[in-house]
Amino acid sequence: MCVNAGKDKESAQPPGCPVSRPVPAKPAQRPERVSLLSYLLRFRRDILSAQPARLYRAWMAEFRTPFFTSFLCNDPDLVNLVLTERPGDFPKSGRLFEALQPLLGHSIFITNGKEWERQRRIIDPAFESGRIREVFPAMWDAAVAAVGRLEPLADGRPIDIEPQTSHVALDVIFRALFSIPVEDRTASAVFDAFRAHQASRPMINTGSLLPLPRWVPRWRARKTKATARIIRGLIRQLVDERQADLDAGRAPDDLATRIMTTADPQDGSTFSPEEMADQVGIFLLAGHETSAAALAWALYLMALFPDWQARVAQEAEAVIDPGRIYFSTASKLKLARAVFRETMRLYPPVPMYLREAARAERFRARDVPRGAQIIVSPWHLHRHERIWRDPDGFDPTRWDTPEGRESSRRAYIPFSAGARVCPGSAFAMTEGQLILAMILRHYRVALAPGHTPVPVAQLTVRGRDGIRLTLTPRKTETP
Ligand code: HEM
Repeated sequence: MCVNAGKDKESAQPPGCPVSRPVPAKPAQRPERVSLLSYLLRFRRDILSAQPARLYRAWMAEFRTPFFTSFLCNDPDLVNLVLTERPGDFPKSGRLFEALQPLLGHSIFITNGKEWERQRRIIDPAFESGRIREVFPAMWDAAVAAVGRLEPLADGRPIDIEPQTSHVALDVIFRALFSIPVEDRTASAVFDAFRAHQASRPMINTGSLLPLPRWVPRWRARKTKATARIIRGLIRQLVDERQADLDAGRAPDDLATRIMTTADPQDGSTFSPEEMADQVGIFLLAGHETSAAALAWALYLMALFPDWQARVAQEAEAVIDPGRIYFSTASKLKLARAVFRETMRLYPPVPMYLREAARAERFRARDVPRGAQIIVSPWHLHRHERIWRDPDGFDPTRWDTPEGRESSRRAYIPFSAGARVCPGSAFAMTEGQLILAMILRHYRVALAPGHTPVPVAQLTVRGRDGIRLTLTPRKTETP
C-alpha cells in the first residue's frame, strides 16, 4: 500500500510507489458564497481563512461592501505599480496610523510623505547590507543564549515554539540596538509589556484595519492604550539613557548610537529623543514579531521534512565553529538560507500590505475609486497557482532553478518592494539563517503528536494554537 501521511515516509515506501511528500499546513478556505455578516465576522477573526480559494488563481479581486471597497492585487504588474513605480499614489492608509499611533507614535512604519522620507534618510544608512558585519556578533550571542534556554525543554515533551522564537528575536534586536540582552531589567520589562499588550488586544490583524462599522468586534481599546503607554515609557527611558551616554562620550557603537548620531543629509537635523523613541518602537515590534514568526514556521517545516532538517544540521555542524564568531559563517549557511527563504514564501510573516488609492485609478479595466483600499497579499502571491510550480509544496531547491528564479522575480516579496521595502531585510535574513542553523545543530525537532498548526493572520502569520514541536538533543555532549 502507498501512503501519504503527515510525515516523511520516503524510506518506508514500497518500491514502485510514487514518493509522497507532506503538504505544509494551509488554512481551510471559506465557502465561495457567504452572507455579508458572515464574511465580515470571518474577516475580523482571520483574514486568511476568510478568503475564497479562487484568490490563489485570480489576478485581481474586488470586494464591495457597504463600508469599503477594496482591491486585492495578485497581478505582478499591478503589485509593481503600487509598491515600486508609483508608491506616492498608494500611501499607507490613515486607518493604519489610527490603529498603531498609540504604540508607535510617528514611527516610519506608519508615516507618509515628507515626514517618512526624512525618517528613511536617517535610518537607512544604519541598515546598509555592508553594516550587517557589525551586528553579527549580537546575533551570534543571542543564538547561543537561545540554544542554552532550550536545553531544559529538549526532553521530548511538546512545547510551543513561538514564545521561544519571540524571545530570541527580541534578544537579537535589544543586543543590536542597545548592546543589552533581553534579560536586562528595562529590556525584560519591555518584553513583558509587549506580551501584555498583545494579550489585551489580542494583536492587531490586517482585517481590523479595514474601515468596518463599529459593531464589528474590536479590541479593548483602554487596556491596549495603557500597555502602549507602558512600552513607550520604557523605550523612552532607554533612549534618554543612551542620549546621556552619547553626551558623556561613553556610548557603545551599536544601531541606536548610529541612528541617533546620523544627520539628515538634506537639512542636517537628527532625531529628537521623542522621534527616536517612535523608531525604536517599530524596530522592536517589526523586527521581532516578523523574525519570530519566520523562525517558528521554519522549525515546523524542518520537523515536517526530516530529510531537510538533517541536511541543514549537517551544514551547520560543518560550518559553525562554536568557539569563534566568524562573519563568513553567514555566507556559508546556504541550505539554511534556502530553507528560510522557502519558509517565508509559504508563511510570509506580514501576510498582506494595506494601501489606499490617493486618486481614482483603473486596474485591469476596472475603475478603482479614490480612497479604495488596495491590498497586496504576499500570502496569495507566494502560493499563486499560475505563477509557482507546486505552490503549496516545500521545495528549497526551487531557488536554484530558472523557473523558480523567474517566479521569485515576479512574485516573491516577503519584505515588500520599492521605496517602502523593509530596511531590515538583510539583517533579518542573516539572523534567520544563523539562528535556524544554530538550533538545528544542537537539537532535533519533531512534530508534537496530534498537532497540526493552523496559520492565522495576526499582526504576523502565527499558529492559531501555537506551533507545537518536540526537541531532543542531537548529541549528548555540549560543545
Ligand atoms: C523576517 C523578518 C522581517 C520581515 C518578513 C519583514 C517584513 C517587512 C515588510 C513586509 C515591511 C513593509 C510592510 C508594508 O509595506 O506594509 C517591513 C517594513 C519595515 N521593517 Fe521589516 N521585516 C522583517 C524584519 C525587520 C527587522 C529585523 C527590522 C529592524 C530591525 C525591520 C524594520 C522595518 C521597518 C522600520 C519597516 C518600515 C519601513 C517603511 O515603512 O519605510 N524589519 N518589514
